[in-house]
Amino acid sequence: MKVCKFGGTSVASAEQIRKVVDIVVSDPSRKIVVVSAPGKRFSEDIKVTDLLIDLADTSLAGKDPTDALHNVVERYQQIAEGLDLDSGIAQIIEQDLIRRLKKDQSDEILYIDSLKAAGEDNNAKLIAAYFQHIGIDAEYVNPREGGLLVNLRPERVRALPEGNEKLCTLRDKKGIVVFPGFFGYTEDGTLRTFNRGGSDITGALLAAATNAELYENFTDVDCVFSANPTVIENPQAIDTMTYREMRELAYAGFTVFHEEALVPAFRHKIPVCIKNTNNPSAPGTMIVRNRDHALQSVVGIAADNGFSTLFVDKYLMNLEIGFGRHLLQILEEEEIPYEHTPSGIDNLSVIIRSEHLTDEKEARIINRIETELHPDDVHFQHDYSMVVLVGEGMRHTRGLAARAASAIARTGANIEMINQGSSEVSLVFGIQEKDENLVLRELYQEFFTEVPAH
Ligand SMILES: Nc1ncnc2c1ncn2[C@@H]1O[C@H](COP(=O)(O)OP(=O)(O)O)[C@@H](O)[C@H]1O
Ligand SMILES: N[C@@H](CC(=O)OP(=O)(O)O)C(=O)O
Repeated sequence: MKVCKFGGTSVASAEQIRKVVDIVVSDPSRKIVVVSAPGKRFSEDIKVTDLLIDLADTSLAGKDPTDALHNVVERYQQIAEGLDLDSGIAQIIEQDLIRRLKKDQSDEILYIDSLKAAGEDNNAKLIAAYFQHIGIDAEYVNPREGGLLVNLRPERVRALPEGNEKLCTLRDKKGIVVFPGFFGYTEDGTLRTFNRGGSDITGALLAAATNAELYENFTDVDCVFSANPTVIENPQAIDTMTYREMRELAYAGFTVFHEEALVPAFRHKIPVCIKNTNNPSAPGTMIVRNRDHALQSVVGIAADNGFSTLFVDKYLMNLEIGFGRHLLQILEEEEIPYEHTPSGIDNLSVIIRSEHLTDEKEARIINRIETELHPDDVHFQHDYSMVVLVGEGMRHTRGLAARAASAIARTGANIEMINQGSSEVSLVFGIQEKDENLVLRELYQEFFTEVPAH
């Protein structure tokens, strides 16, 4: 039995949904189908999830939501018409959205979550209705009835294993199960969404709970490429990679698969295949436990921006017991997660995703460090990118860091930070954001462009 997840671009229009149905019925083992909200139909298009966030914000601001509501309903109406479904379905969706708009606004995050989730929820209902319309036995399953349990706020949303027993029974359903991605329910019935792109997580959770033979993740590219195809022209395809490699690359900008979706697949040893809805016969990329890394030391290079550095310098820092713990505790009390902590004997940098910082938080942190830790220097710096080389074989390859550093030097960019994770599956370079694409292209050239034999 396979679990298949279809991303936003795969369910963005009636034409795309017809492809989804063809793919599902072409393999009887494709039993559980997880769907996203309608995504972009063309590059300037707006995802339904973004339209829903706009709708929630409009309502929270006390403004008239009529236009924002119309924008969402219109998308579903077009899809329903294109699939020859009863036009009443768009009215049902409109009623559902109006019901959500009237909900309690006292917790803004939960209010927005409820509206955001309407994208996947209504799309799953619509797609199940289309399966039935063309005579295929299929059923919409709501995550609450299905057993997708999540933890309570204010903790970061994550699935709870207590739901797994119920989720496992999805295997026994007679027809095809159409399950909305992106959200689950707490024990007391409160809806919470995962982070953006979180339908990948739903698919992985269902594949793990039902012990599927394969988790197929359908998107709009033939495979995972060794570098972002929007920056590098015709990058090499990756046919097989490990969970660890995908996790590192997903973290650093390979948006094709959500980093949090690897955990359930990895823990339950479910192989993952990334495939293209627009070209389903292409083999795709397999993500598995082990691969023969002798064949290739670097499997991919990712780059992501939006990082800041907290730099702290103090003479004899290395002799001061508890300095690092105290510094990180200040960040913890400001509810800031951190990414890397490269250090020297007298200084420590903490790399943070800038989205977690505000001017007020930065001022408070600097003030506390100055008064509690008495540094010689403390400041924030912004606009950094992390470029990450990833590969299981890297730890067995000598001179790789030197090759990467020389390639970066050739671009004229300055390396602000180097961090080799203790697992040695990745090598991270901190550079200025403005140099990101230049550095990515040079590194790609260095590690993936064949040097002609002499
Ligand atoms: N290394 C990579 N390999 C493949 N796709 C990548 C890579 N890095 C970034 N992407 C982007 O990920 C996109 C697919 O992910 P996403 O937009 O989340 O799709 P979906 O709507 O199917 O969930 C691709 O269109 C591509 O632009
Ligand atoms: N629709 C949600 C969740 C998701 O997974 O979407 P997609 O499959 O389009 O990445 C989002 O836009 O974040």
